[in-house]
Amino acid sequence: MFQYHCLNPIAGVGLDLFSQDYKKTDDINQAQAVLVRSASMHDMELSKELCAVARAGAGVNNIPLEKCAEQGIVVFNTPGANANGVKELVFAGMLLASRDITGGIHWVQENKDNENISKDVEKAKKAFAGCEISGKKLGVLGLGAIGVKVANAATHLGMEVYGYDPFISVNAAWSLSRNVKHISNVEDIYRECDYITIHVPLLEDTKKMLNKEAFAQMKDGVVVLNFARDLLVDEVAILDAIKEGKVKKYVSDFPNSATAGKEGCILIPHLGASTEESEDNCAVMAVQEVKDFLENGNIRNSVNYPNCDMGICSSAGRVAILHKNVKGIIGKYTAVMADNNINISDMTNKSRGNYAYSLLDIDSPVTEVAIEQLKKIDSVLKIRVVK
Ligand SMILES: NC(=O)c1ccc[n+]([C@@H]2O[C@H](COP(=O)([O-])OP(=O)(O)OC[C@H]3O[C@@H](n4cnc5c(N)ncnc54)[C@H](O)[C@@H]3O)[C@@H](O)[C@H]2O)c1
Ligand SMILES: O=C(O)CC[C@@H](O)C(=O)O
Repeated sequence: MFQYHCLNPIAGVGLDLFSQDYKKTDDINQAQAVLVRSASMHDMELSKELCAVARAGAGVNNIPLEKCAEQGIVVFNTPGANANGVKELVFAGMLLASRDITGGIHWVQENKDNENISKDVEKAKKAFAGCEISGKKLGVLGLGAIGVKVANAATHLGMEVYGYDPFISVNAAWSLSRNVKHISNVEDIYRECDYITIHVPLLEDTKKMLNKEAFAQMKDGVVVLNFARDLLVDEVAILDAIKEGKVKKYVSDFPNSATAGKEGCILIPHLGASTEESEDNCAVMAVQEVKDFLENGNIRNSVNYPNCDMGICSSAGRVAILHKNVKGIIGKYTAVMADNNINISDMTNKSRGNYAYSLLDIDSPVTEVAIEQLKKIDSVLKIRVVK
């Protein structure tokens, strides 16, 4: 029996995939798996029971990835599962920045008791007029699951699209419309574009990626959209850029005390992935990843351990070893198996940075003695008897 704990509400269509072998627990310390959306896990104690954390979403800046890796806890996310939800809201943001739709809606609300409202709108509406996005230049920073969808859709709306991603994946490159101009120098985007939208992960080296120097190079009246994370933008610098008329609007899905209520900011309460479809997709993918890991030892879409797939075990047993990526360790655990007269029929070892993962299929059930010996090997972080 496995236990899982949800730190945020996770869509039922995902949780329903857990069989009778799983129980939901309110006590995180009992859980082998944690499902999370945006709750911060940075200050949490991680129990020895915990094997997997699944982020039902893309961004993992709320999870201590290194601390988890060090404790042999595999962290998963759900790449692309909410990308369409975010893409659609980016276009809503672009339109809100281009035409004063919210101002117009407020006007109607304020004039709801005016008997002549249908006539007066024709006089009032000029205060809320704007511009179209067709024919304008859009710069997309980060061409991953969301960036590619935004870039491609923008070409269909008549925008001239510039895309920048020095680390673009082969899959993303295949999915990108050939009408998107590939930009290798981000400054070309700053100089040329009327709208700039950022879709990169929040990492140490992307923090404040849009800063004073970046804004200084942008066109006057540029619209900046941030549906990725607030700290990607230097908010002091963007508020100055708004005051100077450099930035016309800052549309962000991440309001905070620096930006809330500030002139020129259009702020949405982190609604990018808050659609039925995105929540369902993320929950389903997260639960499938957790189940495949707990039941078969397979790792798919991890952000701190290598991916590894040996399918469903057809041997007598399967042992999973999470360890540091160091020389000579494979020899040590194969020696333990040999000493205990256990034959390894199949095995995989994969590494990712400082961490590695081994799956061993064995011809007879692993013994307590062998497990204890494996645990004592230096650089082994966690052992799981999968079968
Ligand atoms: N508003 C929301 O609700 C919401 C929903 C999903 C994701 N997000 C945020 O959006 C981010 C992107 O999501 P995604 O699903 O597209 O992720 P993704 O991993 O598919 O794509 C991120 C892309 O950014 C690129 N990148 C990394 N560093 C870069 C840099 N310095 N310059 C340019 N490109 C760089 C990567 O190569 C990758 O292609 C997430 O990390 C998350 O923070 C927000
Ligand atoms: O879970 C959410 O609502 C937001 C998810 C989003 O920020 C993400 O990074 O995937």
